[in-house]
Formats: sequence, structure tokens, C-alpha cells
Amino acid sequence: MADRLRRTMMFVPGNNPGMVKDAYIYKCDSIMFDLEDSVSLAEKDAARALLFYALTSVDYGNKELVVRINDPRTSMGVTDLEAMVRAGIDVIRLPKTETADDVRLCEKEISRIEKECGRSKGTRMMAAIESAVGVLNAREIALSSKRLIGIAFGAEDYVTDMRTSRSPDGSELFFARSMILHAARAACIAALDTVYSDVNNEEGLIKETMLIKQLGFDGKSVINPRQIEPIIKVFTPTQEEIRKAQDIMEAIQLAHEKGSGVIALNGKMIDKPVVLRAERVLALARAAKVLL
Ligand SMILES: CC(=O)SCCNC(=O)CCNC(=O)[C@H](O)C(C)(C)COP(=O)(O)OP(=O)(O)OC[C@H]1O[C@@H](n2cnc3c(N)ncnc32)[C@H](O)[C@@H]1OP(=O)(O)O
Ligand SMILES: O=C([O-])CC(=O)C(=O)O
Ligand SMILES: [Mg+2]
Repeated sequence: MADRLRRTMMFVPGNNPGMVKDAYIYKCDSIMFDLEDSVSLAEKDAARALLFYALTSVDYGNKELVVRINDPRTSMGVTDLEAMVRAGIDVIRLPKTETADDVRLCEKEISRIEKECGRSKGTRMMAAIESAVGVLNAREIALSSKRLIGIAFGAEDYVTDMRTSRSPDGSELFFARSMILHAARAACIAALDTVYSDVNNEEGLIKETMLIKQLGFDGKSVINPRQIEPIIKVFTPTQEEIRKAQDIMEAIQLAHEKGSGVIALNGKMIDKPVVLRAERVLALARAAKVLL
């Protein structure tokens, strides 16, 4: 079980004062303020200043606060880091990560800024993988820093790099998603899926979310408040799943009392991996507050 739920991470354009100010009212697990691709070059400085002000004055409650910075290898990206680390951001999201060195370079800057401003709370990081090179280096990226809470997939840039486009069934994304998931699991960090850009297509969003949940992702980036509830619903264990998990825990308890590690329940074998999965369902249900 992760240290917190990250089912929905909502992108909020950093140059939109209304959206930045009101973002706390939505039920996303994390708010991801953006300084990168949703902000035009002309508005980068104003957006950074707006976010610094918001982060140091608005009460966003217990939501995890993330900022997607510009490329940290550029002076603009370093200026973003200077402002966001000093403002006390929880997580820095690196865009278009291609190598482990990209993460290490960003981490070095974060450590320097934390030292300079006397910030004791460790700024955490998340690396977005959005290209063929990034996908092929996913394992090294995921293992590159203790500050990483997760790696995320950026499919819009990825399909552009791959000279294709996104299809309804997402078959063109299967290799990248699998690589990112395996890398995240090998590093014991979260795996976050990409945005679903067709904001008015709830059916398509639910279908894609069911697919990525079944693959093993922990959650998904969103671009619109209307996408939050359907995703949370897919990621929240149903009462039937909870009941099944509880039955499994009772059955294995009975088996242990009889000195065995395996037992049958309704014709199905219950052993260690089944029990671990049931424990995860119950932990998710408790974290989602659908089980006390
Ligand atoms: C490939 C990438 O890099 S994706 C990441 C970068 N992109 C983004 O960050 C885009 C974020 N999303 C948006 O800007 C918008 O949701 C759009 C453009 C996709 C759709 O815009 P609209 O159709 O106007 O949205 P909609 O009508 O559903 O808005 C309803 C309300 O939600 C608010 N809202 C919409 N999107 C967001 C958001 N991402 N964050 C916070 N509030 C939002 C609107 O301000 C509006 O509030 P109001 O009722 O108080 O006026
Ligand atoms: O990270 C995301 O999901 C959004 C993004 O930048 C991309 O898809 O290129
Ligand atoms: Mg992108």
C-alpha cells in the first residue's frame, strides 16, 4: 500500500488565477499545478509568481500539492525550482524525463535550494516519461532517487514521438505502460497513468481507467474536475470485493489455526498471494473510507 492514495492528480494551468485559487474544492487526491506545456512562453514568469503566491497563502487542505516545472536543464526550469521549493511544494514533477541523470540533476538543484532556504521538509519528486528513450530507460529512472514517489506516463508527447496517435483501445500505449509499471514496481514507487484528453467522453474515460487499473496502475492524471469522480469510482473497492477479501482473511485465519497455509474457499485455493491481494483491497477500502 502506498503512503497515500494517488488515484487522481489534477492538472491546473499555472497561469489561470481562478483555477489555481479554487482547486482545493475538487475531490482529487493531488493537485498538479502546471508551469510547462499549458502555459505559453509569454506567461511563464507571471504563472510562476502566481503559484508562489497561491502556495504560500491558499489553504489547500490535506491534498498533495505537485508542480510540473519546465525542463530543469534550462534556466527557466531552475527558476521554477527556486520558487517552488521555497514555496514549500510537496512534489516536483519532471516533464519529459529521458534518463536517470535528468532526475539526479534536478535532485541536485533541489538539495542546493533546500539548503539555501533552510527548508527541512524533504521535497519529493515524480518523473514523467513521455518519449521512446524515456520508456526504454524507465527502470533506471525509477531507481534513480530516493525522493521519487512515482513515475508517470505522458501519452500525448509519447505518441507524437512514436509517429502515431491515440486510439480508443490504446493498443499503441501497451508497451510503454507495461515498461513504466514494471519499473515502478521494481522500485516500489507509484505508477501513474496519463491524461484522457476527450473531456466530454465519460464512457471512454471509464473504459480506459478500468484497463489501466487492471494493468496495475495506482491512478491517473486528469485535466478536468468532471473526470475525478468516475476515476475514483473505478479505483474504489466495491462492497462485494470488500466482502470477498474479508472472507479470504477469515478462511486463512482458520487454515492457520489448523496449522496450514492453504485452504479452499468456494472451490478456489486461498494461499499467500491471494491473502496479500485481499489485504491490499482492504487497505485501499480503508484509505478510501468505504471501510472503517
Ligand atoms: C498534454 C498535457 O500536457 S495535459 C496537461 C496540461 N493541460 C491542462 O492543464 C489543461 C487543464 N484543463 C483545462 O484547462 C480545461 O479543463 C479544458 C480546457 C480541458 C476544458 O475547459 P472547459 O470546457 O472550459 O471546462 P469546464 O467547462 O468543464 O469547466 C468547469 C469548471 O471547472 C473549472 N476547471 C476546468 N478545468 C479545471 C482544471 N484543470 N483545474 C481547475 N479547475 C478547472 C473551470 O474553471 C470551471 O469553473 P467555474 O464553473 O467556476 O467557472
Ligand atoms: O503527463 C500527461 O499525462 C500529460 C502530458 O504531458 C502528455 O501526455 O504528454
Ligand atoms: Mg507532455
